[in-house]
Amino acid sequence: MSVRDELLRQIKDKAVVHGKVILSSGREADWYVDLRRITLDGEAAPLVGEVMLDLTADLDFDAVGGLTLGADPVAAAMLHAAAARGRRLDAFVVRKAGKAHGLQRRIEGPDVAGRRVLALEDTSTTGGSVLDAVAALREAGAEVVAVAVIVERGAAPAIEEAGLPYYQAYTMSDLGLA
Ligand SMILES: O=P(O)(O)OC[C@H]1O[C@H](OP(=O)(O)OP(=O)(O)O)[C@H](O)[C@@H]1O
Ligand SMILES: O=C(O)c1cc(=O)[nH]c(=O)[nH]1
Repeated sequence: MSVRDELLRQIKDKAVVHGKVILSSGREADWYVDLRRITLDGEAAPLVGEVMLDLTADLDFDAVGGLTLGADPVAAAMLHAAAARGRRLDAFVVRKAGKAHGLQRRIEGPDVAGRRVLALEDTSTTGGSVLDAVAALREAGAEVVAVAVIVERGAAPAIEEAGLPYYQAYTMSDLGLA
């Protein structure tokens, strides 16, 4: 089985939850993909790094990350998978809000100013979270080359409207949920 197929099998097995749930946007849904159960799973997380690097192989970027928390372990998985391939890839974390103490940075990690970066999500429904990260990255002087997610669940129109290429490892139909 390919790495992509194996990760899909694990997402279906470990992350899809059926039942009424309130989403980040305030909308109600009757299923949820809890990708933290994948990106923080010792067996599945390394596959995430491989699949996301393969997905975005045609892009030119040298740092990855997005709005905490969902994007964080995706970025770390890509960093480690890239290192194993002999490629230097930095990661960053975009805070939901700036903090008032310490260095008061909203984007943590190596500086992104002047760099080509990839904005990540574990899953994107309205695109609100990832587009918040994109705005913060641009404010910090980064060039956002694209958005990439593990599972797309509705954000494509918003991300395309924002003029960004949108890379999706899996869609709802891959999960049998469309
Ligand atoms: O496309 P959107 O409508 O913005 O929804 C998707 C967001 O919702 C989830 O995060 P959540 O807001 O639950 O926060 P968390 O990552 O801190 O758990 C998910 O990890 C995405 O970041
Ligand atoms: O829209 C969301 O908040 C959301 C949907 C989903 O399936 N998984 C998730 O972590 N967040």
